[in-house]
Amino acid sequence: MSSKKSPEFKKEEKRLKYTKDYIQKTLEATEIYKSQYKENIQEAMENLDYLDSSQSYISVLINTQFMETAEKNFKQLQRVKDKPYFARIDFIPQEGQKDPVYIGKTSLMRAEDDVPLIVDWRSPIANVYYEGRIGKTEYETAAGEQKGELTLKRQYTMEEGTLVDYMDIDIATKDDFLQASLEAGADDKLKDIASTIQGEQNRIIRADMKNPLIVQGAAGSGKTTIALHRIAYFIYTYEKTFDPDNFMILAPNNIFLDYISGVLPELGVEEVRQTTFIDFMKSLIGNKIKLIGTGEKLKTFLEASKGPNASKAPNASKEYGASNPPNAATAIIASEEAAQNPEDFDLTTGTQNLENLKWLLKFKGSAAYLEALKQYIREMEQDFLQNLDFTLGEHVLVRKETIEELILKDFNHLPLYKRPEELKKTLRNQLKKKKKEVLESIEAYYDDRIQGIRVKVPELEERRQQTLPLIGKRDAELKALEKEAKTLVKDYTAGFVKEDLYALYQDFTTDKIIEQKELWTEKDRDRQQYFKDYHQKTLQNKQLELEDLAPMAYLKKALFGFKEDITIGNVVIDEAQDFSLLEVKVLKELLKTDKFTLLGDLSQGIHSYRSIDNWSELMAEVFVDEKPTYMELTQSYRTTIEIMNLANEVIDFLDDHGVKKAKPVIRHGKAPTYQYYDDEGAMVQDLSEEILSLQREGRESIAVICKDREESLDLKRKLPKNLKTTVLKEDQKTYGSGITIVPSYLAKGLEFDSVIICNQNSYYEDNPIDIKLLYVAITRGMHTLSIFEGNDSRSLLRKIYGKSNTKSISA
Ligand SMILES: Nc1ncnc2c1ncn2[C@@H]1O[C@H](COP(=O)(O)OP(=O)(O)OP(=O)(O)O)[C@@H](O)[C@H]1O
Repeated sequence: MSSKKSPEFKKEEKRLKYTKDYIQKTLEATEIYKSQYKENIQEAMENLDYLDSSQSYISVLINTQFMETAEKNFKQLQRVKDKPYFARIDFIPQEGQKDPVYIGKTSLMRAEDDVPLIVDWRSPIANVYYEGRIGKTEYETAAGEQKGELTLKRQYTMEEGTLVDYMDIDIATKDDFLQASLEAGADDKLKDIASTIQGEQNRIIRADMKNPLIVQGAAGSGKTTIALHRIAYFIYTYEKTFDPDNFMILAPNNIFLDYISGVLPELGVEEVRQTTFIDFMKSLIGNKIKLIGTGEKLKTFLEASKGPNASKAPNASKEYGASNPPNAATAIIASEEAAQNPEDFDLTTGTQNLENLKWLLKFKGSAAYLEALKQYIREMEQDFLQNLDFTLGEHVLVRKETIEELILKDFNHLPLYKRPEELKKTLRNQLKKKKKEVLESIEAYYDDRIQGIRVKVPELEERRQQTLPLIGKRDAELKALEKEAKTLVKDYTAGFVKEDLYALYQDFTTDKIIEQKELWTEKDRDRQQYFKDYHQKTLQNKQLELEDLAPMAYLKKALFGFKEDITIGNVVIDEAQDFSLLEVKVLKELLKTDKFTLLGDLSQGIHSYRSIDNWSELMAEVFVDEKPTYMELTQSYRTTIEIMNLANEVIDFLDDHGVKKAKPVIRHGKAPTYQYYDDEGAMVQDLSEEILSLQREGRESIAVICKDREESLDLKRKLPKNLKTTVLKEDQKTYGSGITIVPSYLAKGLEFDSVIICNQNSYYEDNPIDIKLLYVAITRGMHTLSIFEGNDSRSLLRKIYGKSNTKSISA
């Protein structure tokens, strides 16, 4: 803590005042410029009709550009005017003198002498703030390495434009700024962390864009946050080469998009495209597609993973009359019944079917599946050919081999169904060139014969008798050819038959892939049949599943092409562990870019039955030639040590999956509490009281995480109405603060002040999916965690907490 009376504090106050005044002056000046540009544009528009229009047009363009820049600067300065900078470094270059560098969220140059008053956190010298320690250090610039000495690193606390405090950091100082920032409550939106970015995070934000970057980061390690900062960094650093709309963030769902929506404007980059994988694929394939069962698979596996007593467990949905989803026990019965009644056969239940389903989903996400699709497309290209010469009458104008070469090789860069259009041009040219020759040759042929008759037949009438039919034949033939020529190209190219996209994909999945011998072994007979039956069922009525989206988009591109060119050159994927290899590969091939930043956590891979379960496979199969950079984040910033310890105990139940455990930042809090109940009513009563007590403590965002949606809805019904709870839905676009009941699989990525885990009838058991779901649930809370559950020995938490029915685990 600095003394407010010290001369240094006064100096800092003076500096802050000076900067703020300068910002104010700049804002005022910008307002004037803005209205000037506006007037210029108006004037030029008025003149557009009668003065030299090109000059007016140029004036409109230039002034619009000026206007946009002024607008952008204005917005940025407005945003920072109460906190123009958050840190200062004093760096003495080897050759040169010490100049304090004030680091903020934007830069500001004093116009009179070009002295930087604020330096942007993304600038090269700001790297010293994030990485450098007091003493000798260096940083990279476009001109090379700058060596020097860092003599001061200072952080400021400001409130409403007033300097409250500053703190100098030396090697030994713990990061109080970070602590303070982590103590703050969870908003319903993610915040920027420019002032407290840590070294390991900084290296990811600034990692080279040339190679794909894969980040394995523990829960709460800042993956989402630094993904957004990385984009802001690139847009700033490569301002001239990259437009913000060249970037695309792929997030898991719309709730998540809403959650991150606040950060980019805060960082001064608004125009970045943010979407979900599903929406992006829909936009490519055509929005009319019917997507079925996105959450169903996880539910199927969750149900199937329930322990042997599952069917005996009290079931809330029974009590409330909701339909009771099948568990493993009922699934087996279902498959036995299905054997007698094949009509009702459900391809997602039954032990054997579940094994097959797991295999099928993994296969549909594999590079092998994409190869099979490519093979199908190659076969289609062959079938597309007509095997016919392009002829006028009997005259070959273009040989079929040449047409084949054109379609398969020369026009290979075009979607298959667009190639006939291109071929038309060649055929038209050839027709134009050769029609005359053909007609002349016919004329010559008949002329020869007529001439021969003239020579051979002396008698006039006889000669006329013989030549007239020939002339008639010649004229008729010429006329017929002229007529044929008129539609020749159109008729030929009409022979290239275009099929319906869905019909083709159905043909591929239910037929042609089965015929690809190299894919299957003798042992795969059952799987072949399963694959075929599965798709006959799922693809009915033009329906698709999540796993079909990327293959469909690929097929669409290969055959029809997309409506618009895609200009995205840089892709950032959050929660990348939920993607399949095929999906990343398809994105890479469709977007024709290898500039990918993939961030994920294998410990949270709740969809690993279909998705990436190790990063090395991704690197070896998708980024074969691109030398991807792999980085890890193990420090977790979100939760307290006590909560993270419990999460780590849970993840220990997984067989080693090659991921380092999260290390919490030193921040203590209350130990998580655990209690189990025989009486459901008493549990709900205690849970309501816990919510009220958290509210009294001032916890603004509280999540009650239930394992699935049924339990969430059931709990909402049981909780008192005055608590005003909402149940989070997958297709929800926004989510606010308050009490949110969250099905565990939707909790990924989100964070709350306090989390209550409630298991009435569905428990997290000792199997990989449940372990990961529980890990996700535990790691959502920043400050407190309380667990309420029924009395069931299958519960993994029961195993951890032992027999006593109330306990808290401390650090
Ligand atoms: N350097 C930092 N300074 C301050 N807060 C940070 C820092 N890094 C991360 N945080 C905070 O930690 C929390 C977790 O960050 P974030 O959600 O980005 O992590 P994540 O790795 O994506 O988490 P998960 O995988 O569990 O969803 C956020 O509240 C974020 O603001």
